[in-house]
Amino acid sequence: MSNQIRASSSLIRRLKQQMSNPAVLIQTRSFTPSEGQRPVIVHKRSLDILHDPWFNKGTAFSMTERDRLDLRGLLPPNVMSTDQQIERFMVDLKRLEVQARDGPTDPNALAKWRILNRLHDRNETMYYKVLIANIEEYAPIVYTPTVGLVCQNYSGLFRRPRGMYFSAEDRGEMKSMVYNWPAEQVDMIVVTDGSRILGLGDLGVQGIGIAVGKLDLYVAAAGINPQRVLPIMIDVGTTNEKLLKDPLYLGLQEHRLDGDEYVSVIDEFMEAIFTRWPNVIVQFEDFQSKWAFKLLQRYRYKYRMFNDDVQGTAGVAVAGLLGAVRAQGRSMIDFPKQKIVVAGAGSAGLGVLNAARKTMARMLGNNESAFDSARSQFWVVDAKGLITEDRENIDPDAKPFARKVNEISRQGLWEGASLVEVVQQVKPDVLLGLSAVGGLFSKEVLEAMRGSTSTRPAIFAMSNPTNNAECTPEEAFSIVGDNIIFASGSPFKDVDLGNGHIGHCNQGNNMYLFPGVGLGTLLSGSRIISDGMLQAAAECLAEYMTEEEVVKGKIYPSISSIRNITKEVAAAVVKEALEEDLAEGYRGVDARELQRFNQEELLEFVELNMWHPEYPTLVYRNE
Ligand SMILES: NC(=O)c1ccc[n+]([C@@H]2O[C@H](COP(=O)([O-])OP(=O)(O)OC[C@H]3O[C@@H](n4cnc5c(N)ncnc54)[C@H](O)[C@@H]3O)[C@@H](O)[C@H]2O)c1
Ligand SMILES: O=C(O)C[C@H](O)C(=O)O
Ligand SMILES: [Mg+2]
Repeated sequence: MSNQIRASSSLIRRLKQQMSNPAVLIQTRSFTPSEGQRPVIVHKRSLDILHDPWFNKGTAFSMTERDRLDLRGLLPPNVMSTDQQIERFMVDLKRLEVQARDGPTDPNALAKWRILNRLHDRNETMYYKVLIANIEEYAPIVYTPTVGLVCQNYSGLFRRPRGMYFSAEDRGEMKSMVYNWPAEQVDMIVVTDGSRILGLGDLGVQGIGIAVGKLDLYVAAAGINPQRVLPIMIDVGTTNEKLLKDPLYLGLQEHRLDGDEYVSVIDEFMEAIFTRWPNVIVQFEDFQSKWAFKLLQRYRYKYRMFNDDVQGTAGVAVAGLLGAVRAQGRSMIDFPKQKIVVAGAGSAGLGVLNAARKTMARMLGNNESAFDSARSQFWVVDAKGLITEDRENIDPDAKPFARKVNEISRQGLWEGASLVEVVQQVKPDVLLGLSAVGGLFSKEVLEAMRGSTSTRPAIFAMSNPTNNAECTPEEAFSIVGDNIIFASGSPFKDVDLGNGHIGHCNQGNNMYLFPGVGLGTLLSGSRIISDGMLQAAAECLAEYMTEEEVVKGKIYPSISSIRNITKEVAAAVVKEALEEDLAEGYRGVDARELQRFNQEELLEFVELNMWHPEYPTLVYRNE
């Protein structure tokens, strides 16, 4: 045995003795901390730490470490122990064995999402190249409907954080922590408080997935530079009892803030964001209806913001409703004659009702009496049935659509009449659902739609995700008839009607508007997003479809042309901002120059400002 080996074996013996003697062990610990306990000097901060597999502790970074290392806001707020982290990982790993299904969609959807997400983490250019080239196939994975499933399973799927988390615990700190985000410039923020994610209810911090999915479309459809987008979650607690009890939940396990306390958090957040990035555009997404309208009114003339569920959905629905009129072989100007039954009076339903009524009123002369008479074209049914002026504690936002009691009694209806009763009596041209109730358009309701006085009844089952659609296209075509116009919020396949005929399934989703609204606002340099700009976006979408297409029942474009339609919508928004004298220009192009562009030049200007996923040449300089 060599001396060296003999020396090391005696060293091991001594160490073993020390380990078995607690007194020695304590002494050893207090004087020479073992490698694992000694602080490690790092020369990195912020995202660089989270992206370094050696230093990263993920959700286990303590609050003080988060503050010391500029990590505050870059992780979900709940600090996890190592055991909890491992448990969360194992739960997720085991879940892979169970097929994740979201109704009649792809059983491998979640597995595809994981693969795409990993690509997103390691190579953004390649990720967006793949997404843009295969948008028809992968939009349903990174966006609706799979994004709903992702949000539901987010605590398990969480790997690398994406975006920022502001929580009720960060009150008083937001103006400083916003600087933890590494990008100097941010053009587009999508923010949610997780209170109403698609039709899935309150998912708390897990709602960040929807902000990530919407921004994927901003990059893929609108060509916003991915380095300048920021998904944000404002975690003010949750009402979801399951999440409140789940030890692996990543958000604040507290009851959701409400009232003035809630508003003060959102106020502080908005101030912080616009202090650092005065030119950013903020899209509010999936805030429960209770706050959606109030926050929109509070901020829309102060900040560059809009609410996608209220305003984006409204524009998409109006474009579809106009398409349905054209599909009947009539001119759009006949829209004010349509009888429309809307099921759902939340942020989306009321947004659509307000915009559709305004559109009708404009066509009827744009005066008070036109606005008043447009009201009588709508019947609104919510969870309590038909809304009339007899409704107790009526939601003030729904009040303008409450039917007069004498008027509806002449129609054989009453306060609280059921959806099927309303459809039977009204015989509407259009039945539009934004109720979040899957299957609400039951066999009876669809059979009642057969009595529609329209030559081509339209059914819009707009609730998301797939399982929440009010009906499927198969049900609608088979029960109401081959001639109908059908649209759904989540993607469904076209229906084979036999004899070589296809029942076209349109996707009536705000994805056709919000990317263009954001891009158009950015490029116009408008300080606010006016009703006129949103209306221009909706009209552009309505006019995008050719006569030939609408007659075939195609009232929305195919998602494969989303980049082109977004460009057109953005140009329409810029044009309207110029007309309303809101435009201030973008980068080197001021409003006067924008004003001089003809339509072709305007489209070229938009195109030139869209980001394309190409690798740049990189050069290293040691400065
Ligand atoms: N396709 C799109 O682009 C799009 C856009 C926005 C929202 N949505 C979907 O719309 C749905 C609703 O969103 P929201 O923010 O308005 O939600 P919400 O919860 O605020 O509103 C739902 C409304 O439906 C009503 N309702 C519930 N049960 C009903 C029933 N049995 N009959 C009739 N009405 C009933 C409720 O009373 C309420 O008025 C969600 O599923 C969301 O995903 C789709
Ligand atoms: O997210 C979508 O697919 C549409 C809409 O914003 C919704 O809330 O359902
Ligand atoms: Mg939404």
